[in-house]
Amino acid sequence: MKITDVKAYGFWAGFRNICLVKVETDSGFYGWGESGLSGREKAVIGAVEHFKQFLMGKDPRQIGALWQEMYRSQYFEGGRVLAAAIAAIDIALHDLVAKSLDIPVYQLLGGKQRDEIPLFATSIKPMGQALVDDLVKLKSQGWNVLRATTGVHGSPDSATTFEPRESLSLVAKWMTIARQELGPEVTLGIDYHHRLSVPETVSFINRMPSGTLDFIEEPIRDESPVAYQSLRQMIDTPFAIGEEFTSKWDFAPFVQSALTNFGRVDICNAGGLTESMKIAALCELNYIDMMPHNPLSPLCTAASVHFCAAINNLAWLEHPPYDGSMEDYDKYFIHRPIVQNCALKVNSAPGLGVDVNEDLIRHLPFKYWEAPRLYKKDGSYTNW
Ligand SMILES: O=C(O)[C@@H](O)[C@@H](O)[C@H](O)[C@H](O)CO
Repeated sequence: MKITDVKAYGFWAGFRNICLVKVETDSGFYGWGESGLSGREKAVIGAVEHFKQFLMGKDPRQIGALWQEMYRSQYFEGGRVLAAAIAAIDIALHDLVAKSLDIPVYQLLGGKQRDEIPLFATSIKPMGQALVDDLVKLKSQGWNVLRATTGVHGSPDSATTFEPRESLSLVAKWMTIARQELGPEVTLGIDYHHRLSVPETVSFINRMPSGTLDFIEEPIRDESPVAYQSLRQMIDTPFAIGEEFTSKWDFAPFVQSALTNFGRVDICNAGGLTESMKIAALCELNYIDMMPHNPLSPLCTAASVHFCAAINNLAWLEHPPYDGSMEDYDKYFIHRPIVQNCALKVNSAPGLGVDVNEDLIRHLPFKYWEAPRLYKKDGSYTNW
């Protein structure tokens, strides 16, 4: 079997561009993968074009060897753009090889360890009673792992003011009320989307009774394990870190010193299934459970389900953002995973179990999109 084409598509679908890669072969088998570098899809599409030059004619079954060649061939190894391009190709290779063997992708990863994947749900309501009501409603629907956000989402078209320190007492107040209303059984966390500094995070946690939060996701930016080390010495809330990491090397300092307690790997950014399986193994060393990031299309969700099925150290997968409301997704994706009873069933159809309507998506326009911008009151830039 030989690779005969590697195509990349970027198209606007509701609230972000979706970046998909299709790998075709002379045997007629093909596979689909997705990249997660939202907002910089053109860079990923360019990288896929480079990789195509040497992937043509190669045997797609040599997934591990092709991964090494993609990662190391340009001397300037790795990085966010290349890892995201490799991720999409690697997932597509798994899809096509599994289809050629008439087996589900999880079988290529060592088989499944569970039949369904537990999910966590997110409320994006702003801080206030509406957030608490929404979390209570989710609990009544059966969700027992819940995540809040700061509730300030901003818009890519206009600058939004965000004062990290001013957010602390407000967020702490409403998370405390949420915990009181939800009771002790529910797992409750917050994604602070790396908007705080180390001392701001300490103040935030200290303003809540102990036991309010089961995890805090990315309170600060994640380039510096030293900053996390200093935070760990001052607070004891478990950390969920890793959605921005692109490799096992990014994860390593956070795993080796047990600086993260949940591994938020994004398989569409961190080099695909090949690299993510290694990251999960690395996390297993220190009994860290995976909590994969899953904010993209049904392709990412399907691949994440196979990953979550095959690893032992799983906490929960992120609830897909498109569920229910995105009718267009039924046109673009055939047999997309559907959430049932707060979980996703592991699909045993060959490959990823999801197909793409290529005739339709090839005509969908790409839209330049920028992530929202947040500024402090003094006009200086702060993290979204
Ligand atoms: O946890 C999450 O899903 C978020 O952090 C993401 O939606 C994130 O904001 C986006 O992927 C950035 O493009």
